[in-house]
Amino acid sequence: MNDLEFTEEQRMIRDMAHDFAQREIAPRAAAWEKAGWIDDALIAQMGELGLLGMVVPEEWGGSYIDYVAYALAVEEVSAGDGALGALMSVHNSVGCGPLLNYGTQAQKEAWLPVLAGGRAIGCFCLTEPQAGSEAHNLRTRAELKDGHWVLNGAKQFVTNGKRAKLAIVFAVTDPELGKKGLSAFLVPTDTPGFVVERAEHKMGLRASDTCAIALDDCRIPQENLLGERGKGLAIALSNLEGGRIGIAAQALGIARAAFDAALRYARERVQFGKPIIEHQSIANLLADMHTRLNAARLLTLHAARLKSAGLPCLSEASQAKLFASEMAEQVCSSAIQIHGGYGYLEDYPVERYYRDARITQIYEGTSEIQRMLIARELGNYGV
Ligand SMILES: CC(C)(COP(=O)(O)OP(=O)(O)OC[C@H]1O[C@@H](n2cnc3c(N)ncnc32)[C@H](O)[C@@H]1OP(=O)(O)O)[C@@H](O)C(=O)NCCC(=O)NCCSC(=O)CCS(=O)O
Repeated sequence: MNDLEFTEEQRMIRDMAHDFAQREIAPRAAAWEKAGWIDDALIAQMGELGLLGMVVPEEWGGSYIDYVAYALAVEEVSAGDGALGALMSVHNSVGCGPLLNYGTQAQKEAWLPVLAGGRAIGCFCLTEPQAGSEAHNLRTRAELKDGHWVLNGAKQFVTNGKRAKLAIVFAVTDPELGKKGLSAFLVPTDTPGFVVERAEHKMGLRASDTCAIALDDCRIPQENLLGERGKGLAIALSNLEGGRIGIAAQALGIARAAFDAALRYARERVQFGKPIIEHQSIANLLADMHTRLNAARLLTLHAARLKSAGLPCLSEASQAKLFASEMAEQVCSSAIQIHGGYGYLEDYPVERYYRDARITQIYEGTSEIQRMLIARELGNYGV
């Protein structure tokens, strides 16, 4: 992408994240996948570099510049390892975001500096076994008893569930009010009754922990209500907007790693007496991959620019996630094709990229939900 369109600060962040990802992350990604865990020391290093406080302003210990710098950094980290990209995106957007946007002064003081510095990781507990796309259909209950909220229920597909020290939990406080009866809570994960039941075995992003969590008489102080009682759904959905920009950037990063590997391979691999990049069918495949990647980046950066300006970007964030995630599967598949039989082996990273990319069409809102949101906004679109 042409450097002219970025500020000096944005370029600095991108280049720092690129160097860090290529030096410290990419060489270890395959080992982390096998271990099912990313080194704690690496997470601490990311915190020191400011990569875990990218939506949090400096006054709260963060490194916020704008959402463009954030998207560029998520792309770079994800090009090093998609699993780490998931940890980073979820922690920043939906771990720190709700607290920053809805927290009281005391809540922010207690948590934002540690989260932004990477000394605590955040997770987002919205989804339940029966409530995925239908986000408001929650069964987890929060009842006020003796000055405490007592939470009971089950949460599903929680990224960072095992690693997190703080969970943003959504629960029903006022069942008679339907969608307006949901509220958000800050739950330190060492609270008795916050139980990580299991880390799921997944197709990809295996170094990122995705957990099922039980809330079993989990008792938190009354002041841990986040935002207004009854505003839980709005808190969840408004933060998913920024979350989707992060997932678009993650998809971009994984796809770019696949493209770079395919391009290198196509230059080196000789068939019929010449490097395969000189065969038109392979060159055309690479041209399409490159074009789709750049189109996805433009959509992602456009949504990021709107978000940075404080403008509504629900449709644009959905367009970025929809296009980037579907592009990522196509690009990773083409990267395998270019590698031929070798692309199907674990010895080459492209099979991991393909597996890692798939989830970006599902989590933080499936492609079907993104299309629904984009179509909904067309009702307000002047023609
Ligand atoms: C399918 C849905 C889009 C349906 O949404 P609803 O119709 O039920 O909700 P709305 O009436 O549109 O909105 C309710 C409420 O929220 C406010 N809102 C909504 N979006 C925004 C926004 N972008 N900014 C600000 N406010 C917003 C809206 O104004 C309403 O507020 P009031 O009632 O008027 O005060 C929805 O259910 C949906 O998006 N579903 C997908 C859910 C999803 O993405 N789930 C994934 C969760 S995370 C995950 O996958 C785990 C991985 S991880 O660990 O991150």
